[in-house]
Amino acid sequence: MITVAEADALLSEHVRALPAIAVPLAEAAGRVLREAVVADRDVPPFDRVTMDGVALASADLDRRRFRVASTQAAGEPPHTLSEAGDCVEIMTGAALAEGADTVVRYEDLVLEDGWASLREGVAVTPGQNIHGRGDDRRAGEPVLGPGVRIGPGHVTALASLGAATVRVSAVPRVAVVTTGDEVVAVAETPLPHQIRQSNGPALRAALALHGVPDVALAHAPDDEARLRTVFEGALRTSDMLVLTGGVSAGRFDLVPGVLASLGVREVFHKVRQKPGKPLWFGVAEDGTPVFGLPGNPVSALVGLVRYVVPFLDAAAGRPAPPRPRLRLTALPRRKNDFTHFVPVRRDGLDAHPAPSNGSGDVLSLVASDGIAEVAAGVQEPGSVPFIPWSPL
Ligand SMILES: Nc1nc2c(c(=O)[nH]1)N[C@H]1C(S)=C(S)[C@@H](COP(=O)(O)OP(=O)(O)OC[C@H]3O[C@@H](n4cnc5c(N)ncnc54)[C@H](O)[C@@H]3O)O[C@H]1N2
Ligand code: MOO
Repeated sequence: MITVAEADALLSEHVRALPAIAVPLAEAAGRVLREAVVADRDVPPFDRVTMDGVALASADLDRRRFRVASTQAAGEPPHTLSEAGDCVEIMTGAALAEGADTVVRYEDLVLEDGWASLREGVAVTPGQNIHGRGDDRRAGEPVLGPGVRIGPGHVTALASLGAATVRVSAVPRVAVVTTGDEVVAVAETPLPHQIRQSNGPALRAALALHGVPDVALAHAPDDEARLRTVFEGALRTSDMLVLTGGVSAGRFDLVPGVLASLGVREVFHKVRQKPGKPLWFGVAEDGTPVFGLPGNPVSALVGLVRYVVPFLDAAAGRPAPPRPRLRLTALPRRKNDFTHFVPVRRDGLDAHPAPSNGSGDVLSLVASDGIAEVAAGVQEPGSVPFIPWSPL
């Protein structure tokens, strides 16, 4: 049985970069950027007025009363101060009037009969209330690099720089196939000895939150022929397969054998970890990766966030995000030579183990925000990496 670190290393050998494609900016959120983006012009592109008020020349500040020569809205070409002692009434977002070098906001003025007077005690400094041209970036300077997962803040920058289309990683076609005779669809009424499907919906939800919105879901009973048909179809139409169940020692744990019969080569089976020891990984003849996650719902979700998500990130060209370290407040009972993934409730910098009756306790997950990774041999509670169920 291999260690968690060995599993990580084997997985990284089988990552294939996803193609980069161009998408409209409106479809870019949540995707991984694959290009460097530079400022197409100075940002801001002009000396931008930041307060509604009047623009004037600080050289004229020996006086406190200015003639309002014109009114300039945002979006107009800059007006010009032609006479000493003039000011331009000007709005936030306007390009500073020519000849002006400072802006006094309305609150510091009395505006009357075409004149603006500074209120008693108001001091004006040159350059105030102006966001200078190029203060944020000069034309040609870098703004974003490849590997960023695009969020609303990145869209603000991309839109400002005129990136109507952006190069991003293609989203892989992922098929999730759950297995098991005892499992019925969520909307069905289970017989007393049956359970409802939860791995399919849970893995689809986790993948959607991690940048793969349209996962194909299928289910197959523990029957070689049926498993084979469903796996074969999924392999034909997907870039990655995530299977659950049927990978441990039971008489009806048929998944590894069926995959082998389809030419999917086993890379590893079983990792020194709890939960999720029976984790299986292999690659099809065309290189398609196949994860066989254990069927227990906690093990399946742990396997997804701990192994499948980083694998997808690497394929998309996104560096592994740093894992925050939290203080695990108690250490559950464990096998010492195994890595333990402990579902925890995050509370500031603390992680409290969620009460659980094991990896089949489907309802325990509601009391956790993610998992703490406790390395083999750890003796005391303390600082451990935290992996959230949903991206932070
Ligand atoms: N003799 C041994 N038995 C088991 C071992 C072992 O090493 N030796 N490993 C145990 C561990 S650890 C786990 S985890 C499970 C994993 O088994 P499988 O991957 O073969 O999964 P199944 O047996 O098919 O199912 C396990 C459990 O999960 C439920 N399940 C399965 N699919 C779903 C689904 N889609 N939605 C909800 N729940 C699901 C299933 O009903 C079982 O209760 O094996 C141990 N046994
Ligand atoms: O993965 Mo198994 O959950 O250790 O029971």
